[in-house]
Amino acid sequence: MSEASNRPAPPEVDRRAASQAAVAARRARAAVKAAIAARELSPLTVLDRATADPEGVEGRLRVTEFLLSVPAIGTTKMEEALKRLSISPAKRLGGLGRHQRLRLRQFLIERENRSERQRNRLVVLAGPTAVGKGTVSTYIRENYPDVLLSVSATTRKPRPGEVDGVNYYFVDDAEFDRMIEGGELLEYATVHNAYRYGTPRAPIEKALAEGRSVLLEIDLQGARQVRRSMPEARLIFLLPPTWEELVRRLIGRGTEDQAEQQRRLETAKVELAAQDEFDYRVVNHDVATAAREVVDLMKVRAAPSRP
Ligand SMILES: Nc1ncnc2c1ncn2[C@@H]1O[C@H](COP(=O)(O)OP(=O)(O)OP(=O)(O)O)[C@@H](O)[C@H]1O
Ligand SMILES: Nc1nc2c(ncn2[C@@H]2O[C@H](COP(=O)(O)O)[C@@H](O)[C@H]2O)c(=O)[nH]1
Repeated sequence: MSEASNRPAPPEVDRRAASQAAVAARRARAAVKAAIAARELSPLTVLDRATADPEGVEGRLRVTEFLLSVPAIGTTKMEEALKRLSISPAKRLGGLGRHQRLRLRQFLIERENRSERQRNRLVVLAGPTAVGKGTVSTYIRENYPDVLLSVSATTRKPRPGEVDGVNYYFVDDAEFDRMIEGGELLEYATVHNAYRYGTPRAPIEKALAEGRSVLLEIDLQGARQVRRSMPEARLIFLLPPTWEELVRRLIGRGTEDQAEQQRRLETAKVELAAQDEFDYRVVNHDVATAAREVVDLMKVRAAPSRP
């Protein structure tokens, strides 16, 4: 018989206290992992805490669960990383050797630098007709100067008040064809079965190279094309508070005749059904709030408030 089984069972209160402590420790570790996943806590801070206190909450985290809580690290990446860093999956953060810890640290720093460079630079704002994409985008252009609002080319005619080069580049079909053939468009589509719209590539590439954030206000087909060609882009779907409000906004805008309104509402149903393809959804109850939510997702600074 083993020595352990000879020992008298611990009193009931001790067992209960031990099990309560285990539950509390598990909860504390889960909270740390959730904070890393929500980007509220840097993985580097967690690693530093584990080093300072190997028996503390962070030190007791298994290296596998730690890595899996880092955004964009899944099982495959985690396993590859551990192999590359020569760290056993059985290890806890507090039990890493000095060299293992330094290698893990370097790995996390490189990841952070990489995601910093790529962070939320290209953002697509899509949504059904008349939800307020144009209104919200204009608000962002006027209040958040760090964001470049892409100006699309279109074959539709200008509405009263629209300015060439500001709202759109208004071009004819031949010019639009030329832009496609010249590879000048990042994406393009025929929208509402009517006119063609496309995003000029050059200004976007220039802005991204300069480290500026870029906002594209385009339709669902265009959003899908951007997702394919630039998977790092963040896709936001703007929603109306209700379907009735969407219809009210479309009719209230008064820029389309009844047939065109009908056509746009048909497209709207298709677009609403695709909202789950997007990374985020923002409800446009109020323009300033919706704009702030969009820029929060881009992480850019606001313009200094005007006197
Ligand atoms: N939060 C809001 N509350 C009330 N009205 C709004 C709001 N946002 C936009 N609107 C109004 O709704 C109408 C449609 O807005 P807008 O033209 O910006 O829509 P859109 O999504 O760009 O449409 P489309 O895709 O057809 O170009 C406009 O009259 C605008 O003033
Ligand atoms: N795929 C693209 N869609 C675009 C682009 N620019 C605008 N749009 C979308 O077209 C509709 C209609 O716009 P409107 O100004 O005629 O009301 C709207 O949904 C826009 O988002 C583009 O470059 N590519």
